[in-house]
Amino acid sequence: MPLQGEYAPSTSKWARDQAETYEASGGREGTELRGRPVIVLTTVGAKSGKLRKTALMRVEHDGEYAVVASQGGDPEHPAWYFNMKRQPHVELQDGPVKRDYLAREVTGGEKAAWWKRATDVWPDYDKYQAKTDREIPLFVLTPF
Ligand SMILES: C[C@H](OP(=O)(O)OC[C@@H](O)[C@@H](O)[C@@H](O)Cn1c2nc(=O)[nH]c(=O)c-2cc2ccc(O)cc21)C(=O)N[C@@H](CCC(=O)N[C@@H](CCC(=O)O)C(=O)O)C(=O)O
Repeated sequence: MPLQGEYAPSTSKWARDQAETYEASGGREGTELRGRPVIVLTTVGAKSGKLRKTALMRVEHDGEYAVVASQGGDPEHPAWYFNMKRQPHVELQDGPVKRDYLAREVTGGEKAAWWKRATDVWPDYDKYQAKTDREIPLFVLTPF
């Protein structure tokens, strides 16, 4: 059952532009960042209840995806982290395909396995983690 609600654009222009181009083109444009694959995550705003669309690196394995709340190694979690903690039902668009997923934050060995998959796609995640005392969260999204 797709998420319902009013879309509220991100206040980050570069990310907003990428998410909107991606979605408006049916997943044909805006699908990369520096030649690496990107997906668009839709979450329900934890305070606004509005739909938030966030471009993130594509980390996929056996039909599940990981999303990394790195925000470039900033000291704070990105807002979409709080959205997903409050409402784990999210949508993820990968190219032309948009599906419903249940998001769960992972730790320990499971996180380590997915972190390796994530840095295979985007090595800079290791640099972001080295830059901050904040433990960068990783969520696994399972289709339902
Ligand atoms: C800029 C900010 O967005 P954010 O949710 O903090 O996310 C910051 C970034 O993670 C986001 O811009 C990402 O798209 C950046 N980004 C990546 N960010 C990452 O963290 N990881 C990535 O792998 C990543 C890849 C990526 C690839 C392409 C691209 O264009 C951008 C990429 C924002 O829009 N803030 C809004 C609020 C957003 C929001 O969800 N608010 C909630 C409340 C949230 C709360 O409770 O605090 C609500 O609506 O209720 C505002 O300030 O008004």
